Amino acid sequence: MKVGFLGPRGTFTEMAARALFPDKELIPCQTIPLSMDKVSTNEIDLTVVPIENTIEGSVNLTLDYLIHKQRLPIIAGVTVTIAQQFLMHPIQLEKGNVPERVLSHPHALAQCHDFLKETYPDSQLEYTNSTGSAAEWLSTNPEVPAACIANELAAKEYGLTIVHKDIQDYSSNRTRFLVLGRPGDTHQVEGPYKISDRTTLMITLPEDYTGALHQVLSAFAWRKLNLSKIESRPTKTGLGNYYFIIDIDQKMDDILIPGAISELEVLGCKVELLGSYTCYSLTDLRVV
Ligand SMILES: O=C(O)C(=O)C[C@]1(C(=O)O)C=C[C@@H](O)C=C1
Repeated sequence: MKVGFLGPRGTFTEMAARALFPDKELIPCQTIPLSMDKVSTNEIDLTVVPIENTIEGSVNLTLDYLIHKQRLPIIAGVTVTIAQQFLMHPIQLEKGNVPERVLSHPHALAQCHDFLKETYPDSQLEYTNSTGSAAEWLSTNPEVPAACIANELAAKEYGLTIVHKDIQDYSSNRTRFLVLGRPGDTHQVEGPYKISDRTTLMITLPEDYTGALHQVLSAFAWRKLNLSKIESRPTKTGLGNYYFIIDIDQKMDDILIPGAISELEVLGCKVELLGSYTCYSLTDLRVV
């Protein structure tokens, strides 16, 4: 079985993929959308994508591509502790150079905003496709006075030195990743520590009428279905038009969730199931 991840080697997505699939072939993909396309064209069987971060919120690229372009079923989730490191090439350190540029994934730069403002206020921030690709770039450009933000795995992989350790602005920094597969395929995913079950629904309201969202939420509330996340994303059809992505804290059952879906459909909502799956964590702390 081949499992895709946002590459190159040394990304947080690779850490998530390794935790869930320690003995499978892991395939680095250049971007998140490309990894999803490769599942649908059968080049790989599953892909692991970031979906939500405690500091930065939803990963909109993943969510929007999943909704609009590549509707792959969610088959598992995994939460990873994110510890960001400030890395430089040993040659730059020997020369005693101060980094003029700091490269990383936009989420990683945002997670270290306070640190960068206080420690390197004059450095230019540059976005890369992933933290791993920033580290890879640094390793192949040792003559450039630059630094990157990435994890310890990337420091080892690309021979870089950790200059500042654990620089994220909040120590509770975590990212939740999803495993996406192909419709109809059944893959058993087992993670290190199980933390919860989830069902993710995408709901389109019939039109913008008073109390519409309240009616949607009450279909879950009176059935005592606990919701762990509500997210709205633009339908991209006009200003003010949004989908709601709702995570219910349990797997699909025979009565309660189907009952809520039927009630919403009677109200004129369109309800689509994005997945019903188990969420894992890399640590035995109950982090969600
Ligand atoms: O760049 C990486 O290492 C990734 O795996 C991507 C990503 C993200 O999309 O948010 C994942 C976890 C961290 O929050 C930072 C970056």
